[in-house]
Formats: sequence, structure tokens, C-alpha cells
Amino acid sequence: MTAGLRASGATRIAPYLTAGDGGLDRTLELLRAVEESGAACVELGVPFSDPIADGPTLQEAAARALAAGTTLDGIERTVRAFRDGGGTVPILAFSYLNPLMSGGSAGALGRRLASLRQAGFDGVLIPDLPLEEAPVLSALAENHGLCATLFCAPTTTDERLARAAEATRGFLYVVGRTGVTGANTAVSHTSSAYLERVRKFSGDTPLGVGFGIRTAEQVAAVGEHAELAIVGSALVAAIHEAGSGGGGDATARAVERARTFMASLVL
Ligand SMILES: O=P(O)(O)OC[C@@H](O)[C@@H](O)c1c[nH]c2ccccc12
Repeated sequence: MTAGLRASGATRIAPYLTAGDGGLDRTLELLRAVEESGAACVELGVPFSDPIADGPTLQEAAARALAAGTTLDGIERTVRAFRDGGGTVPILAFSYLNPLMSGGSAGALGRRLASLRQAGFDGVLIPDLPLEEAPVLSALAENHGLCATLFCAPTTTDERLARAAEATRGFLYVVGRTGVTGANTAVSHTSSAYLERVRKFSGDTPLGVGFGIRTAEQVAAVGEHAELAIVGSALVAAIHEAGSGGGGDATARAVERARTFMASLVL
């Protein structure tokens, strides 16, 4: 995955989708649509009742997905169906720790990582994983053939940035600003000083910048320093808006909106 990102040259888009928002059948079609739209990789969000780092848009999307009965097993079946249908875009399970550990008994996390891999996931992104626990989790993920992608934020000290950059796999997720996710609190730019500081520690590791990105201009600005622009809330909101309400084929409208939104991110 890393080699592909570095080699491609241009900034690429990593869309975030909340799995099960609108139902898992819709998620399957959205995966196909974003792959066809040129996504570099997909963050597939596992809905959770207490998503502490998420703003209102993604909280609501998670609540809708849970209300629709979405489970991690169901999400795995969806990714399996996507792979069986020939889908190749890398998919990262974006999940808080709790759903991954909910098997209860010792070894539940390892079993879950194994089944994610079997389903066709390539990696995991766990926003509430403490850096102190990352080496253990990363080793476990690696044993199961998954990469564990770690985060840094503007408040991360140099010392912790060095550790995160060293331990991350795939890319380093650079949280663009403090606060929670959400396109409505977009910053017009993430300071170059911050991204240059991150780059000092990350070397050749690709950087993925996320939080508040919703326009092609922002994607281009991010592209001066990073390989990936991660787009969550704005895309999830656009899809939901197009796909809710009755009449006609709501999923077809949602999927079409995902395509036009992805296209709108390219200058
Ligand atoms: O929604 P935004 O502002 O576009 O930000 C990306 C984001 O959605 C995704 O990467 C994400 C969803 N939940 C998170 C929790 C923490 C960090 C990142 C995330």
C-alpha cells in the first residue's frame, strides 16, 4: 500500500464512509463507486455509540447505521462481497477500540483482526488507541497481515511524533486541527509549519491529512505536503442528503452523489 501511495505522485483522496449508513447494501455500492472514482484507499467507519472524536455529522451517521442493525460481522461480509466482486482498493477498518474488543474473552481482539483480514481488509485505524499500546496492537495486526495506521495531531510533541511516525504502517494520519471531525469547522489551510514538522519525523512514510477537508482547493493545498487527503464528514453528509427521503431509488441517488462529490475534489 505504501509503495503505491509514494509512487503515484499526485495527491490522492482517501474517502471515509460510515459502514451501514443507509444499509450495508448501499455501503457495498458506495465502495464500488469510490473505487471507480479513483480513491487511493477507503476508511470504512465501524459505527459505535460513543464516537468521542467525531463531530455531529459522523455521530449521526453512526447512530443511523446502528439503528439499521449494522454489526461488525455484517461489515466484514460486505467487504468480502466487494472483494469477491473484484474490488481491489485498499480498505482500512476505522474503528474505536471497543467494537474490536467486544468478543469478550481473552484473544477476542486477535480473532477480530484475523476475521477482518479474511474479509479483505488491509489495515486498521483506531483513533482511541493510546500510543503506549500501539506497539502491541501493531505487532498483533501485522501477525494477521494488517497494517495499523497511527495518528498525530497539532498538539503531539516531537518525541511522540517520532514514535508514531516510526510505528505507523501504510501512512501516518495527520489530524489537521484540534477538535472533533466535521466539515463545518474547516480551516482554510493546515499550517505548513505543522506539516513540515511532521515531515521531519516521517521521512519517506506517506502522510494522510484529514479533518475539515471538503473542497478541491483544500485537497490541492494539502497536496503540497502530503500524499493523501482524507475526506469524511462532507462526503458522508452529501451521500446522506441525496439518499434520504422517499421516492425513486434512494441508493442510486446516494451512489451518484458519491461519484459527483469525489469528482468535485479534483481541481
Ligand atoms: O470528517 P472530516 O472532518 O472530513 O475528517 C476525517 C474523518 O472523518 C475520518 O478520518 C475520521 C472519522 N472519525 C474520526 C475520528 C478521529 C480521527 C479521524 C476520524
